[in-house]
Amino acid sequence: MAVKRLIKFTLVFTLAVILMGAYTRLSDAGLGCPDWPGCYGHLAVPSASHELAKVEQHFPDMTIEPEKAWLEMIHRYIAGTLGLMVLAILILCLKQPQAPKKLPSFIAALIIFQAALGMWTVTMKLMPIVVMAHLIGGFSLFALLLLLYLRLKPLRIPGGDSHARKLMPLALVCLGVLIIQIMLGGWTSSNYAALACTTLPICEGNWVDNLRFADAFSPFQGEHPSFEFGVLDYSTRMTIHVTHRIWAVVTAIMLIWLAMKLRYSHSHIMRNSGYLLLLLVIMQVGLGISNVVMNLPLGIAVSHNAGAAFLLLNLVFINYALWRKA
Ligand code: HEM
Repeated sequence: MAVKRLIKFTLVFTLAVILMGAYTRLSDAGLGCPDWPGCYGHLAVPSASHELAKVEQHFPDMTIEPEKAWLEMIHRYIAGTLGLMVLAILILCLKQPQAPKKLPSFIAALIIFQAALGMWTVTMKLMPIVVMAHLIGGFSLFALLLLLYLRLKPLRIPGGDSHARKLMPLALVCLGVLIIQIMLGGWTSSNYAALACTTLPICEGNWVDNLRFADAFSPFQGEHPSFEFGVLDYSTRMTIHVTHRIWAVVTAIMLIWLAMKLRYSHSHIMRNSGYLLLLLVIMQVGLGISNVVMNLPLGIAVSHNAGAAFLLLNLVFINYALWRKA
C-alpha cells in the first residue's frame, strides 16, 4: 500500500527534521534569521551586494552570520517538505475507505501548529516555553506517525499473550514518566541550564539550599529583548538541571523494570522490544552523563536528543502492542 511506504519514509524524514532542529538549536542558530518565514526578507540567505544593502536598511542592528542563517533556513525548508508529506498522507488516507481518518487529520493539524510554534520561536526570541513546545511538537509528530503506521500494518503479536497483557498499566506509566523526562530535557536545553551543574552524580556546592522550584518551573519569565543564552540566574538553572537528572533516575528504573518484565513475554516481538528498551536506556543515560562530563559537545547533545526520540518510539510501540484489541 503506497500510504504505508510514504508513512515509513516520512518517519525517517521526521527524525531528520528533529535532529536538524536540535542541531540548529544547540548551535545557537535559532535566531540565525531574525524574521519569518523569510531570512532577512529573502527566500535564501542574502549574499549579493544589493541584497546586503537592503538588509542594512531594514535590519540596521543585525549582522548576518551566514552559517547560522543557512542552518535555520535549511531547517525551515525541510520542515516545510515534511508538511507537504503529511498533507499527502492525509489525502491518501481520506481516499482509502479502510484507512483511519481522524488520526491523519490530527497529525496534519499538529504540523500546522508546529509551523506556528516555529514562527513564534523566532518572533518571541527563543522564549523557553515556545522552544520546549516546539521540541515536544516534533516528538509528538514522530510518535503519532508511528501510531498511524501501526494502525495500517497488522501486527503478528498473539492477542492472548496473557503475561504481556498484565504489563499494560506499567507500560502506560513508563510512557508518562518518559514524556515528563523529555519535557524536563527540553526545559533544560531551552533555558541553557546544561552547564549549570557540572559535577557528578549531583551538582557542585550546597545545591540543596539553592533549589528554586517556583522560579525554575514558572512557564513565563517576564519580558526580555531576547531569551538567547537564557535569562535565569544560576540557582534557578541548577534547579532545572538537577530535576532532569533526578527524574532520569526514576525514568531509568521504571523503563529497566518494564524491559526486565518483557523478557518473560511469550511473543518474541515483545521480548525484543524489551531488550531494545534496555539498550536505549543505557545509551541515553550514558549520553546524558557524557553531556555533563564533556561540557555539552554538539554531537553528544544531538545524539541525546535522538536517543530520547528512539525511546519514545519504542515505548509507543510497546504500548500499542500491549493495549490493542486482541
Ligand atoms: C532517561 C533518560 C533521559 C532522557 C529521555 C533525556 C532526554 C533529554 C531531552 C529530550 C533533552 C533535550 C535535548 C535537546 O534540546 O535537544 C535533554 C537534555 C539534556 N539532558 Fe537528558 N535525558 C535523559 C537522561 C539524562 C541524564 C542521566 C543526564 C545527565 C546526567 C542528562 C543530561 C542532560 C543535559 C545536560 C541536557 C541539556 C542539553 C542541552 O542543553 O542541549 N540527561 N535530555
